[in-house]
Amino acid sequence: MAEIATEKGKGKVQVFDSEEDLAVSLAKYTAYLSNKFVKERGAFTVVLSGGSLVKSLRKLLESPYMDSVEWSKWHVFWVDERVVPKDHEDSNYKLAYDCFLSKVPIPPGNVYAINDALSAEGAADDYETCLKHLVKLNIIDLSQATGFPKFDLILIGMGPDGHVASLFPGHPLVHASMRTSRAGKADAVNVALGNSQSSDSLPSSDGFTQR
Ligand SMILES: O=C1O[C@H](COP(=O)(O)O)[C@@H](O)[C@H](O)[C@H]1O
Repeated sequence: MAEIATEKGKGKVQVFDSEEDLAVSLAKYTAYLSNKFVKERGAFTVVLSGGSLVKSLRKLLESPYMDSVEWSKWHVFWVDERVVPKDHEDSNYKLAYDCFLSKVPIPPGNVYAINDALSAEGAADDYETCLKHLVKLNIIDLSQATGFPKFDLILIGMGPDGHVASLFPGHPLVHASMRTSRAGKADAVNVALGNSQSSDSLPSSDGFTQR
């Protein structure tokens, strides 16, 4: 495993020799954060993407994590979702459910799937309302610095062409700073997922960059 120096304050980049090594380290780091945030605030908020990332969570289903992680305190969100029903093969929810969520005892009410009964715009508004409600309930933390929701762990997979969360390099959406509301008026962007920050140093060299 190689560690790459980044600009001061920008976190750490670690490059693993194999996906297996990454999965082992990801489980260790996720379990560490789960324990830390459950102790600190009684909840652990995790945001998932789709793609290959979800399969890399498989080591959490094994000993010692399966029995030691406080699954009942987990709250699960999505970075992005495709505009398909939840049981569709392309659904990021279905992928996470089949590979991971159906195998751990996270209360179903703590799994915040994006609403597939609404239009994309409606589902985005609905998700924003849900996140704001969870901030009020102190389930999702709020960054004092930015005023945005602050998740404990955001796991974002990157495609071979550098795309993340269905945002492709060079696409105009990458530069979007405004959104169009359902009424058709441009609003200042209201970033649903905000940023996750932690100034804590990690327990070992197995840390992943947190954003
Ligand atoms: O479009 C998407 O792709 C990314 C990356 O997928 P990967 O299979 O190359 O790891 C994924 O994280 C995102 O959720 C998905 O919608």
